[in-house]
Amino acid sequence: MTPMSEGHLRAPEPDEAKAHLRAVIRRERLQRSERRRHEAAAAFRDHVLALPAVQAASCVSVYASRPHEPSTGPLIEALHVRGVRVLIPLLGDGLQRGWGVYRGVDDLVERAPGRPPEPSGDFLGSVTLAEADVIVVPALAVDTSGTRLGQGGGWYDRALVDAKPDAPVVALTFSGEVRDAATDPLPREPHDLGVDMVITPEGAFELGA
Ligand SMILES: Nc1nc2c(c(=O)[nH]1)N(C=O)[C@@H](CNc1ccc(C(=O)N[C@@H](CCC(=O)O)C(=O)O)cc1)CN2
Ligand SMILES: Nc1ncnc2c1ncn2[C@@H]1O[C@H](COP(=O)(O)OP(=O)(O)OP(=O)(O)O)[C@@H](O)[C@H]1O
Repeated sequence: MTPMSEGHLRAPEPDEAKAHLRAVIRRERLQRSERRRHEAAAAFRDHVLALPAVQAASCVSVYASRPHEPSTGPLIEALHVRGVRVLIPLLGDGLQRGWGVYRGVDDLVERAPGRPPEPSGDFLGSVTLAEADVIVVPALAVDTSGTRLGQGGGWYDRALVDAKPDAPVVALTFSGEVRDAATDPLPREPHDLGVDMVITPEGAFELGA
């Protein structure tokens, strides 16, 4: 056997490394109790609402969380009560990217098992994201350089192309999911778009250079 042969010792490709990390983090997320997820949801709400960019915003895009993701229900409702227009991802045929306007908690419905909840109103096209002053995205992990690990569909990497250039992109993660880019960088591929900030239950942290 030579070291250069069939390479079972080679470094994993970024997509393989991502798949492994996703499996580990999803498993960890399943351990978190309902009570802790509930407490985290209130903290996410409070930290996001305190951001100056959010205080000045008239339109904010927020994902509608699935059960083990950082919970956005209280945040979405609080923005709505403030009179902020909230844009929520809508998946069209073939996971086509679009947006719906939040109209109240009863209007957010899971259309199929495992799918994120969606509002019932009109399907607004992908360019609608340009109306958002702040964009809150899901992440399984981020690193301090702003690299984001998502669910692996590439949905947000494609959607964010339509964002207003100066709209901050804010990821929500649990506390142990922020990594030091100097010692523990996330795998990054050329299409990966960075995020500007991460909110954990502990607070808000600026990312990037
Ligand atoms: N809450 C939330 N919304 C989001 C994202 C996300 O990560 N979280 N996305 C981030 O990119 C985009 C789309 N994400 C999707 C997530 C799952 C499926 C999906 O097809 N799920 C499977 C069930 C999987 C399961 O059981 O866990 C299915 O419907 O068959 C599609 C899109 C936009 N909206
Ligand atoms: N802008 C893009 N154009 C073409 N393909 C892309 C683009 N962004 C991502 N993809 C493809 O989508 C797949 C998943 O990408 P990636 O692993 O970066 O997803 P993710 O950012 O973790 O997921 P998500 O944004 O859905 O949470 C990859 O196969 C990638 O090649």
